[in-house]
Amino acid sequence: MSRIELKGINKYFDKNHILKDLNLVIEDGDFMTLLGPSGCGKTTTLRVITGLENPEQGIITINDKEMVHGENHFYAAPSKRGLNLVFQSYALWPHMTVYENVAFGLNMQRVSKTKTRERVENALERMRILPYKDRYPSELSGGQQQRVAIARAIVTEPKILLLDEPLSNLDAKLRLDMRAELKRLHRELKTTIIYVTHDQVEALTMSTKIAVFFEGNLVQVGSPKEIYHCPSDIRVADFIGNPKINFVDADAAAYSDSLRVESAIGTLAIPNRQPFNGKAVLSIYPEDIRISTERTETGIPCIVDSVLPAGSETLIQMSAEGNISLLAKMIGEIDLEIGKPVWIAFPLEKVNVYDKETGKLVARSLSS
Ligand SMILES: Nc1ncnc2c1ncn2[C@@H]1O[C@H](COP(=O)(O)OP(=O)(O)OP(=O)(O)O)[C@@H](O)[C@H]1O
Repeated sequence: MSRIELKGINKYFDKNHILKDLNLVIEDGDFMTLLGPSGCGKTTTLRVITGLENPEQGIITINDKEMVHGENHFYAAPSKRGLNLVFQSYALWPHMTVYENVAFGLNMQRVSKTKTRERVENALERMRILPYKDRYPSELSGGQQQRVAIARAIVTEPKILLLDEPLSNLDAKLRLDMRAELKRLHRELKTTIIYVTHDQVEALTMSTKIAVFFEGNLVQVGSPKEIYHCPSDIRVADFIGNPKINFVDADAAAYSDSLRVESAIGTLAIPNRQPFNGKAVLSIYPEDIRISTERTETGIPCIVDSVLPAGSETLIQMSAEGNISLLAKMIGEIDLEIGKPVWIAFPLEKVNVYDKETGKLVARSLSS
């Protein structure tokens, strides 16, 4: 079993409050991604778990064993926590070859020479760096060094693996391969993984759970599906969309069993709601907007501002009445004339409604 629990963690650097009352459970076998913009506290969370930083307040348990008790100034040494960490800066041993770097952990565990060779070569093969096994780290590119660091971490088949932006130095194609490889490793080895990234696509593709951070606050924890379709906070919705999600200002009023939302793109009745009246913001993903060049009865009139072809898809920037800017994403190459009218529609169940003041989700059509 490999379960990690953080309770009421607070971490300061001088007077700066970096982690704010953090509560998070990483269950056995989770692929938990810590996601958020630069400086939000992801790496600090990882460092606090490993023991490279000590929080002033809070408790951390690993497999129900207390490793940190901030108020009691108790901090178990990093080596006693049974964790395996790969940093963005890979910290390979410069005087050892790739093979020796990766074999080091197995040698420490006194694994036989034959078994070691088999396992090291398998890890290098998985990371597509077997041909470089006799090179020294200084003879490798940044991306190759990063893959050696991952191979070194996985070769011992650790129960818990912590990865801090491990794919940041790879080109787009290799990053895609490595994502698939890490996902496969997670499935095969059943390792509990904590993964830090600011790349929402990476988080959505690999994780079983995502924890989204803003300014040292954990804002939402959920499955990739939940985080994508039902962001609990407008900042999460803004961060997760790629291309950017559409926001439209609205006025909301609660009726008997629905929320009536009036905006420049029409009046909507959203069935699942909390009691809410006031200024609101609607969110709609670009891929949920449908465009018609023919006037339709219920379609919302827009003018095409720009058409951005991107190979397999096309982004279309439009404006609706009231100077509302909207972005739509369509599959394939779409030919639309700039300045011409179009009529848009979107499924009601894809719309989320946020309280404009607090940024919190107040209504969604899609039932959970
Ligand atoms: N050793 C330190 N001393 C002082 N401030 C620090 C230290 N380490 C981190 N910080 C500050 O703590 C905040 C959180 O940093 P952290 O590295 O955890 O962010 P992050 O979310 O991992 O960002 P990134 O994606 O850029 O790596 C930042 O404002 C950073 O400047």
